[in-house]
Amino acid sequence: MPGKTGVAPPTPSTATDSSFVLLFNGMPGPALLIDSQTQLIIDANPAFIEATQYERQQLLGQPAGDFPLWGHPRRWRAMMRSQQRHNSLHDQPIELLRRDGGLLSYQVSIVKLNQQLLLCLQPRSSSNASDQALKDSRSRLKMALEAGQMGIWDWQIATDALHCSARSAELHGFQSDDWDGCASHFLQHVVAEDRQAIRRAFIAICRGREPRYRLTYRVTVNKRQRWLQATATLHLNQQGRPARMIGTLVDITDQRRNQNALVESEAKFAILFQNAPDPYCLLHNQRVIEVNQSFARTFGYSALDLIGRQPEEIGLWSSHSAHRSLQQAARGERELHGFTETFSTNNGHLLLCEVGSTRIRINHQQCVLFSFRDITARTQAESALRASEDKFARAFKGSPDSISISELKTGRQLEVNDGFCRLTGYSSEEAIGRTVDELGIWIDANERDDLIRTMEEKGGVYGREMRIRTRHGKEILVSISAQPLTLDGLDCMLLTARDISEQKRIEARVKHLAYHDALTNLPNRLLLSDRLSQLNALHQRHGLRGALLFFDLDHFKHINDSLGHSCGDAVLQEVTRRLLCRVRAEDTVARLGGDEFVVLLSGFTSNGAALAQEVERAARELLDAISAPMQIEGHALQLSASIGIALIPDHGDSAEDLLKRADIALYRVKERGRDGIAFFEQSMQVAASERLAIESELRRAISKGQFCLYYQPQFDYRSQRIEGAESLLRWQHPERGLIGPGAFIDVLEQSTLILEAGRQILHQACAFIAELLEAGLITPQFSLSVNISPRQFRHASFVDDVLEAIALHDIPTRCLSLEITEGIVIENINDTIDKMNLLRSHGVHFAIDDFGTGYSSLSYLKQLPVDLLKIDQSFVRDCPHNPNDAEIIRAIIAIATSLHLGLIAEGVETQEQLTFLHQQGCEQFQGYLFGRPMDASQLRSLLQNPPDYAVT
Ligand SMILES: Nc1nc2c(ncn2[C@@H]2O[C@@H]3COP(=O)(O)O[C@H]4[C@@H](O)[C@H](n5cnc6c(=O)[nH]c(N)nc65)O[C@@H]4COP(=O)(O)O[C@H]3[C@H]2O)c(=O)[nH]1
Repeated sequence: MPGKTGVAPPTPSTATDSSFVLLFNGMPGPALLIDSQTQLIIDANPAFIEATQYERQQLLGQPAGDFPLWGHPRRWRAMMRSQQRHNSLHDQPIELLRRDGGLLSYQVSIVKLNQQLLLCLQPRSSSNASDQALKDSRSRLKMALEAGQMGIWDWQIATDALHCSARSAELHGFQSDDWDGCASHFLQHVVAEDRQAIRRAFIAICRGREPRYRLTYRVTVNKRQRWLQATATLHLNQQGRPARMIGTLVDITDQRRNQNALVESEAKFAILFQNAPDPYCLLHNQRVIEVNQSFARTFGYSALDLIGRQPEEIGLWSSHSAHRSLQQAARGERELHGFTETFSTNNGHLLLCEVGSTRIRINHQQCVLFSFRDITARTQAESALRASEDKFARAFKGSPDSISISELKTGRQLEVNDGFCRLTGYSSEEAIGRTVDELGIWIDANERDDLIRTMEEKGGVYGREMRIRTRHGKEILVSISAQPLTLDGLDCMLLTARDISEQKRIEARVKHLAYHDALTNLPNRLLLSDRLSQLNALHQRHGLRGALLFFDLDHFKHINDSLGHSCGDAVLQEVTRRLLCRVRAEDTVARLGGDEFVVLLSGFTSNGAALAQEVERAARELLDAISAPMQIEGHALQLSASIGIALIPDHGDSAEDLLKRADIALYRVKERGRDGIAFFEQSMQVAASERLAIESELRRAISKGQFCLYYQPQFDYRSQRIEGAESLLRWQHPERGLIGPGAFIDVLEQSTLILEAGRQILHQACAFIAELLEAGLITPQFSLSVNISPRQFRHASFVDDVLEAIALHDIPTRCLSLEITEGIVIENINDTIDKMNLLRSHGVHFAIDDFGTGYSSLSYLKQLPVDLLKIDQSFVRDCPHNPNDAEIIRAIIAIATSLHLGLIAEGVETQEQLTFLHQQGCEQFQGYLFGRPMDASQLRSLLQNPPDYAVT
């Protein structure tokens, strides 16, 4: 066929092109294919084999000129040279030399096919014989062509007459058998654009540019497009002009499709391979021929490290138990699917991969494609998910709270835990599958909708309080949390509920306790403040007044200490009851702690003196109520109380101010001997401020060590010597000089400062004893007495403090004598005796100071481990002249004698006093007569050079 497409005809590098092979082998005459450069034989067709009687294998690769094939090798060479000049030769006579030496005459035509030459031989014979032979040969050719579904065509260029075989005609969409007509008509079904290409190819072949012609074009027959491939050889006339073209036609539609698909799929494969997210590795002969980028990245190799090497050499799977399977796959003996194994990367990381292998043909080579999928993270995530699901399941099952999962839309319960069953009373069988409406758990169905709305808006609901109804109709207050959940694509709600009835009750109780006193259930200081604020607002609006009464039960501590705490508590409850009975509903009775009560009276319309009178009357009524006899736990008791009063708003409006002022007034009542009332006055504030100022100065004095001890000698008449001394506290004030204890001892005692000061005093006294002993100024019989304050004595660490001071200064314990007052003893006799006994067991002596001024009860004195009584100086002062004092002294001396106690008289200033006391039986004396309180150095000198007292 004339013409040519833009596509270069495929070159049969070997005779493998299917259509060419068919034609070549089916040709009736001998044909030979040789290399145009080397003239080596590429192929010989069966007719050639038959004619020459050589085996095909004997011919292939042999030099066509030198192999004994030609009767006249010289003519062969000339013919080849001519062919090179003209590109093709036609109908040249040639003798073919058979293997057995016989000569066969042929005409040869030589056609150049790119790098090859096709030699077609036709026997030379007589014309009849040759016509018959031609006929036979044509019919054989036709059969061969038809067997190959191939058509032939013959085109007379000059006349445009075209003869086509039936197959050619059919391929071009004509029905008849053989087809005769003009070529342009025959091409009518060719796609227009390809018709142009056929024309251009024809021009090229006629101009000698293309000796052989092969082109592919499309015809549209019955709306179906087919691909046809035409081959042709140009025949020249005597003048060497193009005269005729003979060729074949074959339908290559399927082949083309496959080719396209193959090209397409190979291109696709390459793209896919390189860009695949999973690692791919291509093996041929068990060696890596390609890896993709993902493989290099995942396993940490470059492609160059891998290509040409075996996976074992790289160490990719050499250490595996699954080694055999992977090798078999690499050899292509089996394919892997979903095979899971751990692989080591270049830097030693282990990756869990899912491996697949498949046999694949690429570029006619059998390869094995390995694909890897790193499932390390996925596996970890899966196991984490499993663990978390497991945890969820366990939490769900084991939670003490109620947990349920319900379908969001319908409220149908999908899952409930034991906590749900406990809370609601429904069994899981009863609950699952039923809607919340059917169960009737929600008291208000709208609440569920509201919960869902909030959950959707905020992503969850936490700690919402609501009431639910149990199976038995009981309503419970619960705290609910809700979260959205998707189960198998279904929108659900995970609901946690906790019964908070008990918690609420406790909260209310805690709240109540925060504002109330646990023992009496009265408002505490906090609620009192609150009430006071409300009261103030009310008073201001209505121009009213009020009063804050600060109560302190007198000597309540004695009740607690002597009758026990339960009795003390009962007394406080009784006092509460009595106060509540006496006040109006709008008044407040509060307890601040201990024995301190506050009564808040409100709604007075009077002011000035009239108000004070009204308040005083109310206060006295309350005092009377308290002082009425009471029977507690079998004890008949009668209390008294002290009341400090602050008026509202005259003395302040805040709880803090009013309490402070009422407390100042209360202090005044106590100063006056308790059991009374006092209104706050500004002058009290001044005194209280002074007290505060002294307190802070004393605090400073303690920290700066401004306290020192003076010592007053104690004279023993029998030995006529100083046998002891009393230590007396002094404050070495930086500005005011030396200050005696009378100015500050009460303030120290009332604050806790006495505790620290007391410890310092004990240490100073013990240190002084040690010093005097060391200096040989005293013997272990010498006694130094130290005053102990009640608060100090009561403190839990008192005994330890004393023993610590003794141990620290390493003094004989009997050198230390502790002076306590009758007041200490009476406060809590049992505690006093215990402490005294303990210290006494270590050798510490005790003296009762100011004896005779207090209770002076023989009954308690008998129980006390006391060594010495000190006759108070108030009796000594006038004893020679005042018969009462003289009598008291005689009584004290009698008590001491009968109880075998030591006796010392203090405040002895005159010889007369001394004589009297001695006559009565007193042997020890302390007073100005023997020496005033003196500092340590003075006492040292006194002991060094004792004066001759010459007392008689
Ligand atoms: N008019 C007169 N007075 C004499 C005479 N002989 C001694 N005095 C004074 O009488 C007081 C005796 O001490 P007290 O009865 O224990 O009474 C003491 C004692 O209760 C307390 N006190 C002194 N030192 C301490 C101490 O270290 N601790 C404690 N808790 N209280 C102490 O202070 C009170 C007063 O002590 P001081 O002012 O030192 O007063 C001392 C002393 O200076 C005398 O012949 N005539």
